[in-house]
Amino acid sequence: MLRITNTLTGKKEEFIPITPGEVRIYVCGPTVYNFVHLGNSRPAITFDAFRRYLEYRGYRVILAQNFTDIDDKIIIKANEEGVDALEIAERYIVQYWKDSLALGIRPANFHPRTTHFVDEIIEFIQDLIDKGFAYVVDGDVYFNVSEFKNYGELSHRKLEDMIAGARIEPGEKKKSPEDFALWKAAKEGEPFWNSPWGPGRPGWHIECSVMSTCILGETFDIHAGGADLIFPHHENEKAQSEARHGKTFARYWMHNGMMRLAGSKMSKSLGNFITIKDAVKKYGKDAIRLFIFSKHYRSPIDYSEEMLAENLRAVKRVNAILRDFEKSEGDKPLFSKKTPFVKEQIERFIEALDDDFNTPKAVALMFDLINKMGETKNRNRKLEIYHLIRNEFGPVLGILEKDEEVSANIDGLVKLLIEIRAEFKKDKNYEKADQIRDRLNELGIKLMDTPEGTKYTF
Ligand SMILES: Nc1ncnc2c1ncn2[C@@H]1O[C@H](COP(=O)(O)OP(=O)(O)OP(=O)(O)O)[C@@H](O)[C@H]1O
Ligand SMILES: [Zn+2]
Repeated sequence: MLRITNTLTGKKEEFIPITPGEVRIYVCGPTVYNFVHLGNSRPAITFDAFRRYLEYRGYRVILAQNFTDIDDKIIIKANEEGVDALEIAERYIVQYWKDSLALGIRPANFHPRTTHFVDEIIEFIQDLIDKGFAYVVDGDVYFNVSEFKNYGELSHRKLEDMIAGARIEPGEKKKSPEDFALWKAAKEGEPFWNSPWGPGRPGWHIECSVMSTCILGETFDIHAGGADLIFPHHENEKAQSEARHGKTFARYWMHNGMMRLAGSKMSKSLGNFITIKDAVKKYGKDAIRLFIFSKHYRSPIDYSEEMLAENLRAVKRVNAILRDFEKSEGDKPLFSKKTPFVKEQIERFIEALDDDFNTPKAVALMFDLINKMGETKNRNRKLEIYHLIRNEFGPVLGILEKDEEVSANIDGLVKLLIEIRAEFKKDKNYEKADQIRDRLNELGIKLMDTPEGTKYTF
């Protein structure tokens, strides 16, 4: 029985989908005004693996993740560079795809963009106005929080406390400090769309309510994202959607804890971030994924170069064991899921992940098995473990998968470059020989000249 912690109730609950066998999930995606960072990769990797796990458990998963492609931060960046806001968004969406591919994140079924849903957003806001939940002031539209009785239910806050803590920013024309913008009238030089309230653009929260309900329905199974989004973003999404449709918006809310760097949330706006590009170059996707899975998704995780380096060493060690086995035994199809040993391991894996997606426990099981594989002399047991890691558990977490063809090609190419380098050295062209060594080194492939010839590691 799959159980997940639902932020709405604060409890670990049995997961029961609306439609048997099918799970509809919405994950808040990035605001595209800069490179995505390792902190952003936490929800991406976590919910990618969670989706794979649901599929492993037999569900058909429908996953939507948005791109916020219009926002104050995008407009500021565009003005700094003197380019169109959409050009900024486009640039970082392309970068997002490169990074996700490098991290082994499967594309969602839907990747909606805010600017493609402006008509639907206007329609949604108009309906909120008609139903008495929103009001217009000089071309801005605000959600009237006091009209929605369950406001604060998700973030477990009281409206009185929120009113005391909130303030009206200069330029905002809302009636009450806790109200929030659904539509912002365009200021001089800002991109805008025409609307019944004049030229303007959507506020921050409305887009997710619109895209999620348009794609997944007025009520769907799981809404996910980082815990930093619980308030105000998710609280507001929930209020808008439930006010409009008069029914539950998302049944389960899952939130990942923050990745911290030097004690603070890793964040684009604070500037304390490591880009995915740099991290992948240094540690590779499996070490990063393992690092993320090493902590329960709800707990905070501290960025640690030592931990990433340790995970990289572990990945290399495990891959070496698996590759050695492939070479010596071949990938023989003698695997049966019905043997008591294999059945027991699968049960343990499911037990760990069924328990609020406990990846540290699942990963520990995988490493236990690898150690057993090294210790045992039993060929059949080795084969069973080999298959459990490579073909059963690895693909669920998106790690340690077999990429034989690619690595065989890389082996061949590195050997070819070593031969060419040896010829340069023979001709005393040390400059070119060093160039080959240095370029390979930059790619993470280290050459070592030994009395037995040149060896390499990567
Ligand atoms: N440090 C972090 N750890 C874990 N998840 C994060 C972290 N920072 C952002 N996220 C998550 O990444 C996703 C994309 O968020 P977003 O684009 O707003 O990034 P951000 O870096 O927080 O931006 P900003 O710096 O402007 O707040 C969201 O689900 C968000 O909760
Ligand atoms: Zn959102």
